[in-house]
Amino acid sequence: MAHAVAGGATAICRCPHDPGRAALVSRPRHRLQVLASSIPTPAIEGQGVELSVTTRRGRVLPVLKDCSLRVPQGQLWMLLGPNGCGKSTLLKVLAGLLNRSYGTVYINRPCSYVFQNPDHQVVMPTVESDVAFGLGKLNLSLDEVRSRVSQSLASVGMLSYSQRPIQTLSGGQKQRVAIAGALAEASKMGVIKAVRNSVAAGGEVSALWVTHRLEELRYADGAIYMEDGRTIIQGDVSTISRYIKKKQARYFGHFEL
Ligand SMILES: Nc1ncnc2c1ncn2[C@@H]1O[C@H](COP(=O)(O)OP(=O)(O)OP(=O)(O)O)[C@@H](O)[C@H]1O
Repeated sequence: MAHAVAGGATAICRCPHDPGRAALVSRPRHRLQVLASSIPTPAIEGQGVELSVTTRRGRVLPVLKDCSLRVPQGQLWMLLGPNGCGKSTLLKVLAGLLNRSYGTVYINRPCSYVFQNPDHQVVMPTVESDVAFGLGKLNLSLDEVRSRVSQSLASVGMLSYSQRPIQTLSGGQKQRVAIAGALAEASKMGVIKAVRNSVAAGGEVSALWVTHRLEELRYADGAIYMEDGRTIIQGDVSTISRYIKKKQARYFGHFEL
């Protein structure tokens, strides 16, 4: 289940429209330590992040080679790039689920992650108990727990499934339950608004959303494009959109006879 606490949270969630994707959502709680320019204040920041893994055969494989990004507070940013370029790995590093080899990461804590495989995410027997699971550490009243669970389930269209055993759900439904869990933990309405509207209400919620879908860019304040373990370009949506379309055009043009 996701790891987040009340009062301020960071959550990583899979994009509900694209089951293979994940997103990082953060809600500020502590004053952020800012690396460079402090305007606008970053909610999520990575500088020169590298990560290598050692394969079973003992080969050291660089997965993240040089990743830098900055998501301003109160904004939704998208992380895009080809399959296997390192998007999920970068998110896991930002969430503290993987240790980077080099570089610096600043991010609001605490943090929550929705796994790519929903079977790794849901841990309790019923939908309702699973979504409530992560709230146990928050010292909430029973009414508050119930309210958060219903709101987050409603937000992902799963309220009518509250009492259903998890194992009877489809993969997509499990994913929605996993996202509801992260939403319930992260805040009452703020993150729900962030997920629904892609923009945080009152500048409190920030999100980094991993996707392959260019059409989702319209919900974003900005985007970062990655390739082969590196962040290549970060900027406003139209710039990144143009950049990706140009790349695609070049790629397809390559095959034109
Ligand atoms: N523990 C590991 N051992 C070996 N290779 C790994 C490991 N973790 C990640 N990789 C490799 O690193 C690359 C990046 O993986 P990652 O899942 O971050 O990519 P991605 O951009 O999210 O891909 P996709 O869009 O296809 O989901 C892939 O080639 C993956 O196989």
